[in-house]
Amino acid sequence: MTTPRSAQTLKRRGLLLVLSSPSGAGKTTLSRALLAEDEAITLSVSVTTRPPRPGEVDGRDYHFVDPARFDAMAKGGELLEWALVFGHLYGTPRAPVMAALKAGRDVLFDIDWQGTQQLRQADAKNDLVSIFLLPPSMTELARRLAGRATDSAEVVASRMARAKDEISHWAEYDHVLINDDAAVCLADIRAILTAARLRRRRQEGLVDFVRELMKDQASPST
Ligand SMILES: Nc1nc2c(ncn2[C@@H]2O[C@H](COP(=O)(O)OP(=O)(O)O)[C@@H](O)[C@H]2O)c(=O)[nH]1
Ligand SMILES: Nc1ncnc2c1ncn2[C@@H]1O[C@H](COP(=O)(O)OP(=O)(O)O)[C@@H](O)[C@H]1O
Repeated sequence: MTTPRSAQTLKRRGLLLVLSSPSGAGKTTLSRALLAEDEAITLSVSVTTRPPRPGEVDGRDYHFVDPARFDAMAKGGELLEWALVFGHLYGTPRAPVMAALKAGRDVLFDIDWQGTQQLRQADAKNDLVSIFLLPPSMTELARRLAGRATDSAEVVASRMARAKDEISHWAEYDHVLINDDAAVCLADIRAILTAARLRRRRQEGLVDFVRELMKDQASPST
């Protein structure tokens, strides 16, 4: 059986999909679900000076580095953006992102509002699609942070204290979703991604397709 032709199967430029939210609203959960079902998108694995949480794997969840290494990467221009969040440094390694985009793949970023602002200034700004996730309520956010059970009560409290600051940046994003039911939210993210992929200016393969279409002599089979 052959795959039916659709604009989705044509050659196109990769895009940058950013997910931001207050800590605990569900970025990691939704990112993992999206990555598991969509082979055309790659996660940008950040470097951080934060210690690993139980269950986190170096190179999969983050590249865990010490402050000296982080500093060297930032000074050496190896980071596309970086920021200080909750007292730790976080940054996006430049090379893997550039390689993925060049190969026509999309890249998913789980980064905060400071990093998103920096990406808006970068060369790839025209290929940036940003989504902000809101929790259904602050009570539910606190419940999710506590329920994750990977952080101390002190860390949970400091993340709750920062939540309203992060939320205050919601209007800077292209799309804003409420992550109440994760399945509904994931479907919305997929819809945004599909629409962004189908934008005409991203469809490099369309020019050739339309040229061939115009040359085609219709031969109706009766
Ligand atoms: N600017 C920037 N922020 C990042 C990066 N990686 C992670 N973050 C953000 O740092 C914050 C803390 O992340 P993390 O420690 O994993 O906690 P979590 O959001 O509670 O899971 C979140 O808002 C992340 O989106 C990065 O490379 N750059
Ligand atoms: N829609 C949802 N409904 C209920 N619990 C959720 C939902 N989305 C995420 N969670 C749970 O909330 C906690 C925090 O989610 P996580 O994805 O780690 O958030 P973030 O990466 O934004 O800090 C996790 O225990 C996760 O299983």
